[in-house]
Amino acid sequence: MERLRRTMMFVPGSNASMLRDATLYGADSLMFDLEDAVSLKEKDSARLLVYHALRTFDYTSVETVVRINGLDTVGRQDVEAMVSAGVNVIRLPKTETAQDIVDVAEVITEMETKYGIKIGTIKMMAAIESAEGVLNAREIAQASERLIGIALGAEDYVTNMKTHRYPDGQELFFARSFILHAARAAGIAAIDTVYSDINNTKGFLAEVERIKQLGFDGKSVINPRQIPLVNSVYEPTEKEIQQAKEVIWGIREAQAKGSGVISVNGKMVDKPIVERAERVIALAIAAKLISEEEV
Ligand SMILES: CC(=O)SCCNC(=O)CCNC(=O)[C@H](O)C(C)(C)COP(=O)(O)OP(=O)(O)OC[C@H]1O[C@@H](n2cnc3c(N)ncnc32)[C@H](O)[C@@H]1OP(=O)(O)O
Ligand SMILES: O=C([O-])CC(=O)C(=O)O
Ligand SMILES: [Mg+2]
Repeated sequence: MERLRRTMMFVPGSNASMLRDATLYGADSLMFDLEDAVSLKEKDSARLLVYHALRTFDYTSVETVVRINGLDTVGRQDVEAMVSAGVNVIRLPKTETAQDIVDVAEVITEMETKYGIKIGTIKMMAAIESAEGVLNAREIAQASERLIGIALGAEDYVTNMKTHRYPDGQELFFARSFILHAARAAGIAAIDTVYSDINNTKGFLAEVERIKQLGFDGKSVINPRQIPLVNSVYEPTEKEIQQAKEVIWGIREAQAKGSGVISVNGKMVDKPIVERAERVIALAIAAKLISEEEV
């Protein structure tokens, strides 16, 4: 089954206790940050800390991601340390072009070879955080076999666009839509950006509803309190689960008889509807509303 990424939580790479406890909160992925949450003075110590955390703590229940610095600064050292520590995914921030991804993918290949890791094991994500990046999102999303997803980085993006974030999110509509299309065309995940006002539950929930409606797989979060809120929005209703089960059971029966299309409760069911039903079931299992054996 496809990995769910409802919540990808940023954890500052310079904070040892946060690194230690980060698995407790139930995020689908943890994104240890070596970039903007870490001051220039702490770049080396944070890299060392995240390296040791990955080698020491048990992160097997989550996907581990590290947000590296660009190759124009200390990115190469970041890639070497994280590949050798066995991270799952390297996230490149501020991706402007497909070439940025190709360049980092090459360094990953070099390091996988150096550390005896099978080439292609370490995956990548691209964060898109500027007008140039958005306009190149289609090529970026197709730049490497390693890519598992692209994400919007809206704080940098709105700065580049000479605006700021508004409650209704209109300023992000084009970037979100374009990034989503680029991701879907490439068959990879689309992850929405962080919401910095951690005490504004109402505003946060409205934003999660909006990005779920558009089609995002999930959202980057910055605080554990945001995790159950995202999950509550992505949790299917009882009615949706029942319908999804009927679709899956119905199509199984039809396939056994050699047919690809059936009708369930008077509605036609074919491949795209089955695909949506499978996602509802995956979300219901993740939310512990049903068990795998039930379907
Ligand atoms: C624009 C960008 O680049 S965004 C990405 C970079 N930014 C980040 O990574 C910031 C991540 N978030 C944080 O550092 C913090 O949530 C802050 C600074 C925003 C707020 O911190 P706090 O005021 O301590 O939050 P809060 O009181 O809700 O914390 C509750 C608990 O969760 C822990 N916690 C908070 N945020 C995180 C996190 N992101 N990862 C892991 N643990 C966390 C705290 O350590 C605290 O643990 P404790 O109860 O054992 O002491
Ligand atoms: O990627 C994110 O959501 C956080 C970030 O760096 C930004 O918004 O600029
Ligand atoms: Mg940013």
